[in-house]
Parts: sequence; C-alpha cells; structure tokens
Amino acid sequence: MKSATTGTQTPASPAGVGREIILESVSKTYAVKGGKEPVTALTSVDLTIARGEFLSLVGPSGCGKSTMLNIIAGLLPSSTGTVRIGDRAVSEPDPSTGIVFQKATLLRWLTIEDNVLLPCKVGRRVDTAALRRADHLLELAGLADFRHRYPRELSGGMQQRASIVRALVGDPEVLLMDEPFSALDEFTREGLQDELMRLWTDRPKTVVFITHNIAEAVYLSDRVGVMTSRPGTLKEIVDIPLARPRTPRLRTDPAFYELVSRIRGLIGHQEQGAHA
Ligand SMILES: Nc1ncnc2c1ncn2[C@@H]1O[C@H](COP(=O)(O)OP(=O)(O)OP(=O)(O)O)[C@@H](O)[C@H]1O
Repeated sequence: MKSATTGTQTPASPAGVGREIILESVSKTYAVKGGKEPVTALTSVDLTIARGEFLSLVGPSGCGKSTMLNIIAGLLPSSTGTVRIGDRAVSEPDPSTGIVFQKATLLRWLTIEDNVLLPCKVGRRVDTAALRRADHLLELAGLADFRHRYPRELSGGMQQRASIVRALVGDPEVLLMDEPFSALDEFTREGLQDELMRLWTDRPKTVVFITHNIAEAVYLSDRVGVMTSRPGTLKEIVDIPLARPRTPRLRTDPAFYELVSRIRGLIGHQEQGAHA
C-alpha cells in the first residue's frame, strides 16, 4: 500500500491554501441497542490531506466513508485516534469547515439568498465581504436570477447548487462533501462537477469528497483513497496526475479511462473477496 502521506500532488493543484487535515489511527465502533454486537465501521485510518488538496474517498457500500467524513467534520466522535485540521484538534463542528450532504438541506421558508447567507448570520459574520462573496458565488452557480425564489421553486440540481454555495459563502478553508451529486441525473451531475471545479479554482481549499462514482472521483481529485469493505480502512491511495484545469474533454481521454479502471479493479477485487 502506498503511504497516505507520501502521494505526490498534481503540479497544477493550488497547494498552500486551505488547511492540512491529519487523521492518526482513527477507528469508530458503533454501540448497537438490544444487546447486539457493536459495529466496527472504521479501523486504524492514517491519512494526511495536504493544504489545497482535492481528495476523494471511494469504496464498497458500508465501508465507513460517511463515518470518516462525519468524524473529520466534528459531528461524530472517533472511538480511538485523533483528527487535526491545521493546528486545531477536531472535537466539534467548526465554522471554518463547510459541509455538503447528499440531499440539499435548504430551509423551505427562506429565499435562496437567505439560505446561502444563513451560516454567516448564525455566526454573525454578514459583512460586506460575505455579501460580495454570496453575489459572486450565486452568479458562478447560475443562481443570480433565483436569489429571491424559495427552494420549492427550484429544480433538485439548482437546490444542490444553492447548498454548495451556502457551504462556500463563509469561504471555509476545508470543504467536506458526502455524495453531493448522487441524487442527480448524469447530465446535471457532470455540469455540477464542472461548476465545483470552477468554484474550487476560484477560491481554493482542502476538499474531502465522497462518491460511489469512480469517474467523478478521478475527474475531480488530486488523489483518490480506496477503502476496504467493513471494517473500513484505506487500502490504497491513487495519485491522479491529470493536468488542471480539468475540462469535459478529459472524460474521453485514455489516461482518464485507465485510472478509472484501475480504481474499479481495486474496489472490485475486494467486493469479490467479500462474497467469496
Ligand atoms: N449510528 C450507527 N449505529 C450503528 N451502525 C452504524 C451507524 N452508522 C453507521 N453504521 C454502520 O457503520 C458502517 C459504515 O457506515 P457508513 O455510513 O459510514 O458507510 P458508507 O461507506 O458511507 O456507506 P454508503 O456508501 O452505503 O453510504 C455500516 O455498516 C453502517 O451500517
């Protein structure tokens, strides 16, 4: 297995921005009610994610990807080990970390503009910079004309774009995304991948991105972490040395296909192993 800390960065990635994330010996065992066996979801995860790196996590269903993301977010305590973001030991959610979940989590009684400004309002940080950033991000995400509409008036893809804008409006140094595009059709999904790349290039940050879609992971990432089936740990970290900026043409590039099939092979072997 390649060391999680030694994978090289794609030269064009915006190293030096965002915050470093370090997981050391992170494990998680869930207690289960009714005297049932506890569930060990994660075991011995060691991982260093560089400042400004875009890292995706892929692996069989139930291998602990969301568990790992929630621990990094400070939403869930680990059973053993430590997580550090920059010089902070993670023990609770922090405003410098933005989170996007699979489903858009907008408040239906607020307009799109009020929804995206909500984290700033909660943190009492609605200053001119935040307002300017909201304007800019809504424009980039193609939502400027919908800012005074309510979530129910927007398509699923537009609502998810608004959720991403909301996670970015406080200009977080770390962005955690848990299958953010999985509920969307292929066309909308690819459009949002390109939009995310634009937003990330515009305001670089450290990103941890969970997906079941290997092509999506390769298209977006500097490195892809492949996890073993439960109890999950990192099986291998694959460097994605494809030039940036990534553009739709890359999706038909043989080098892209090669990386996708390599990662598919890594996951496929263990799924076959698990059923053997
Ligand atoms: N609160 C909980 N209590 C008990 N077991 C849990 C709990 N949350 C998750 N698990 C179990 O931990 C394991 C890892 O779950 P997790 O959701 O992190 O996996 P995942 O890789 O994100 O799955 P998927 O790809 O299907 O979304 C699974 O077996 C799951 O059933």
